[in-house]
Amino acid sequence: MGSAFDPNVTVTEEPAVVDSPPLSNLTQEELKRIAGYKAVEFVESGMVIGLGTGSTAKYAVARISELLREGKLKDIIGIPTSTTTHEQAVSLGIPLSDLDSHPIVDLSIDGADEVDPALNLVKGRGGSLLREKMIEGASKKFVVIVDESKLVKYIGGSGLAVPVEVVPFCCDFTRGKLEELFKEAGCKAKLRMKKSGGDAAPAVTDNGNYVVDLYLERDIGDLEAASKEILRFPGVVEHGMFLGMATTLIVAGKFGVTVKDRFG
Ligand SMILES: O=C(CO)[C@H](O)[C@H](O)COP(=O)(O)O
Repeated sequence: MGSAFDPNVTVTEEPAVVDSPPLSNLTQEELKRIAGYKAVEFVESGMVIGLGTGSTAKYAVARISELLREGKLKDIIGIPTSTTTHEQAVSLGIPLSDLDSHPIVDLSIDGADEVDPALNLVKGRGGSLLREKMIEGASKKFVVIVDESKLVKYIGGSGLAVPVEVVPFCCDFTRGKLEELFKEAGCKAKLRMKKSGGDAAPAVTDNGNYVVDLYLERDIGDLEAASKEILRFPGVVEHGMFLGMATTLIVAGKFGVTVKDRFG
């Protein structure tokens, strides 16, 4: 594949019907790139854009910079959702700002760890959930980009965790409260540790906090109620369930690319 969005990929608008040509010969990485590039078709000159974090969002950020260089997009202002994305955007020459200067974001593009049939998301496997939620929550439009492995029947259904950002102070107390809250769903709550480095130490977010990962054996049911319960603990900063926030979902899978609009 070339660097441009593949014109042979079938794109369907709502209802999101999947059809040929099959993309079964493509790797997961290529599917992520296809989803990322497709999302950038929603970007227009003059927009303030929330720049997501992760291995899928990085393709959208790269595509925006490519179009800026080619003069096909002009006067874009990016608002990065993490220090990692900030570094990528700076290296690619994308003009940047923040929510203090630009409190209204035209469009955000970001990946997700899980997407349920109602377009509720789990985010934060990369640890950037707080800034992502602030920026994507301030966005008029929020386009979520995933490969088909992220689609789940219910939140927590992939076996991956629902992350919760917590303050470091007595984090094991908060971890225990969260595990107790979801005990009927067979919850195991684990403090996220750094993936590499010498001594075991908690992973630290861009905001200096820790992450507790909630592993659920069963559906927790009412997500809005669960959200309120989690946020009631004083040690909790934010959780990674993004409920009712996504306006558009782009899925790249072996059957093609689908675009599903929540309000379509
Ligand atoms: O929420 C995120 C980071 O906090 C990411 O968007 C999410 O983890 C998906 O990442 P990837 O596209 O690498 O699978």
